[in-house]
Amino acid sequence: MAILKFSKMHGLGNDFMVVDGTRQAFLPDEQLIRQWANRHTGIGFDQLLLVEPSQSAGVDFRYRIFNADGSEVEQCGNGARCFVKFVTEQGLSDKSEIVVETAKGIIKPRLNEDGLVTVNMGQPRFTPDEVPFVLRSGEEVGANSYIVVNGLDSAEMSLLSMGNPHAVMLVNDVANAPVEDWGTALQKHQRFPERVNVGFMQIVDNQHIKLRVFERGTGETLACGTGACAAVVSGVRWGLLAAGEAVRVELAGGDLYISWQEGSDVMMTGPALTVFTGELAY
Ligand SMILES: N[C@@H](CCC[C@H](N)C(=O)O)C(=O)O
Repeated sequence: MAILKFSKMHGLGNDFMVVDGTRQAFLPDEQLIRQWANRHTGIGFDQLLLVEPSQSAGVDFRYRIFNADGSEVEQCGNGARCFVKFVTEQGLSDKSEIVVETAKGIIKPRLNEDGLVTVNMGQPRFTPDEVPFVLRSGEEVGANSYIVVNGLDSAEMSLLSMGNPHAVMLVNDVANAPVEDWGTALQKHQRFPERVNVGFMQIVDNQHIKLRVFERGTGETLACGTGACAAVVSGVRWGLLAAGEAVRVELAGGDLYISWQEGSDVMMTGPALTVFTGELAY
């Protein structure tokens, strides 16, 4: 039997089991992650985050992310904020800004003096190889793409990658958006072979949106960091949100502030908290 030390953390209610893989051996296992993610019979979390040493020069850590269904994914924004808090609290680093390698590039989370965390999330991508989306001949993935959802109505959505794939739709009233139905339908849609995170965005004004996200491999969460970045990038490209200004993204779990303009990196600021630390025998 092995013992695994972990921290339970959250960023606006998007919750994580965080494991230090630099000082203890841990081989991620899909079945175990599903079991531990269960909110009734396990620890309960949306994602498991694994901190590993990096082999790359100038990079402090490697950051791996697993959804509650056990699938390994490329990026997690709320997790990135918890990551910098975790390595600080665990004494793994005394830097206020750390350089972290993910499956899709480098991100730089910085712990601010007020306790919030700002993350340089890198540039959004819009090309089909970055947004796993099946095109019909003659179609292009740009700021807007038009698709038909099986068995439901058609929808116009922005398709982009923040390292992980996102589809963002505009709605008039996010409280009554078909998050579960459309989120579930798009996971199985033939146009998204690697599934997709689905965002429903209501514009309040050009520096304030309301957002709900149905996450791939997890379902609707209280907040999604990369989903918030994807929504603001989409809103700026549509000319509905202020370019280069901090946009307030109101999520069920609280607020994130995101800024972006064409050609720049996406910056995200928000909280990260530890709930408890524990040990698990498995
Ligand atoms: N909650 C996250 C995103 C986690 C990964 C996502 N479900 C995926 O499958 O890509 C965030 O805060 O960004």
